[in-house]
Amino acid sequence: MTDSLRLGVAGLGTVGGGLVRLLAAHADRLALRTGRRIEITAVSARDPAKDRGLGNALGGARWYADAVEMAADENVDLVVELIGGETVAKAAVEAALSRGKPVVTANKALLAHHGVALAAMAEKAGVALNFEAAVAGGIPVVKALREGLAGNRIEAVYGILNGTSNYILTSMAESGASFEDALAEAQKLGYAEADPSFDVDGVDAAHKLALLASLAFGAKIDFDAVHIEGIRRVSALDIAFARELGFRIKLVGTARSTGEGLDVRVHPVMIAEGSPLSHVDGVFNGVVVHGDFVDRMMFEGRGAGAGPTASAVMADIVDIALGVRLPLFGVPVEALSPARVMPVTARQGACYLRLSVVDRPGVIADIAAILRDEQVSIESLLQRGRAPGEGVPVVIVTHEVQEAAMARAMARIGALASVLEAPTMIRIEQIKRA
Ligand SMILES: NC(=O)C1=CN([C@@H]2O[C@H](COP(=O)(O)OP(=O)(O)OC[C@H]3O[C@@H](n4cnc5c(N)ncnc54)[C@H](O)[C@@H]3O)[C@@H](O)[C@H]2O)C=CC1
Ligand SMILES: N[C@@H](CC=O)C(=O)O
Ligand code: NA
Repeated sequence: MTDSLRLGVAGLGTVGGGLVRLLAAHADRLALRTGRRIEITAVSARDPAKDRGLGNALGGARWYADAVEMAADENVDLVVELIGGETVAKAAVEAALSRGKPVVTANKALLAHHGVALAAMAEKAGVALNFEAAVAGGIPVVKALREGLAGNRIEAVYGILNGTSNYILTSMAESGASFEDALAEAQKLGYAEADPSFDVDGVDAAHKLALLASLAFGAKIDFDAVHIEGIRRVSALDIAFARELGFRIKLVGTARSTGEGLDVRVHPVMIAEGSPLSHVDGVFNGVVVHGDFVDRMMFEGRGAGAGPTASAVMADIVDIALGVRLPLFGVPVEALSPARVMPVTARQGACYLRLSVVDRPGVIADIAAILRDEQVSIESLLQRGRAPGEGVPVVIVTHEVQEAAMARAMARIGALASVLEAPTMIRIEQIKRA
């Protein structure tokens, strides 16, 4: 063994705690692999007195209330940022990079908004800024895109990228849990973001998707141009209808290269039962990549939680211990191209539409007339129950339709007096077997 690699760990919550435990369990194995003793010499978190159940694992690590000060400690060679958010975390990462120290972070929010600027800082300093844990938790998908698939032109990357929302959708479908109970359970298990609206509103998946798109296409992604919808409007009724129609509902992020720009969007989708992502359940994530030479491949694994995330953080630390340094997005910052993110209105595809309508003659004819006017062709229509004068659900599955036409039809249908709630629309996507 030649030397040690001294870590400063900022943030000792779910992921930070997982990292401390992993290092305690595998320090010898990691030393053999890297030829260096990886040790934690400094930590920063809010409450020094809190019992985190880490026993003596932190040994004599120096405690800092301020993560920026910790980054400046001369006994810290590498800063591991596991705080989250874009304020203190950003300052700590910048403090490390500006002192020529490499950084490992799990913070997708930070990188989706400031990744290009931070990558430029890391390049200037000649150090690594690694983020495997930020995308799809334990799945080594950043490494796959940056290294394993480097010989390909990537055509598309898509998948289930948020463990919390997948856990909620699976619990609602499998055990009939309510949205609220399933979310509370995901929080208890350490899967959710500090602000869980990031999970359920699709923002966290979009952060990860933007990073995947930058890696896959060597492009700068304007995060604000990404279409984002979450799972709040997916009801137990939609899940039941989906099952009846042979579909599963998943929150999917898609990034596809087209002749007109990049199609980058996050929203719930209905996918056929038995198709590759349909059985990626619970906290698991699934990522499908299409490369021009490798063809399709799919990665699956736990997308959140202490152990899987710590596993990804440690993989990044090992790379740094071994002297591996690659540009954040696979190519140097100056080679990143500006990308046109296409509006979701450019989509063309089938849709599921659920309406709550007054049960009286002529209502379906009014709806069908609007769909006809807007050139939306119906593949099938289901009406359930009989409740004259009251609301009953009607489900329409369309053939391929222009998204803009669908939006116009929904606005007109929603305005009918006989339609009692805003229509629910879920896009139907075909996901081919890898
Ligand atoms: N929980 C998970 O499964 C995953 C989380 N991540 C990311 O990892 C990061 C950390 O997430 P969690 O561990 O879940 O969060 P957490 O909320 O469990 O832990 C955050 C830690 O940061 C500390 N902290 C807060 N403000 C601080 C400050 N000003 N200075 C120093 N420490 C401060 C807190 O005391 C806490 O120890 C986030 O960026 C998150 O998005 C990424 C992948 C999976
Ligand atoms: N909140 C995130 C954590 C991992 O990135 C998720 O649920 O996927
Ligand atoms: Na990962």
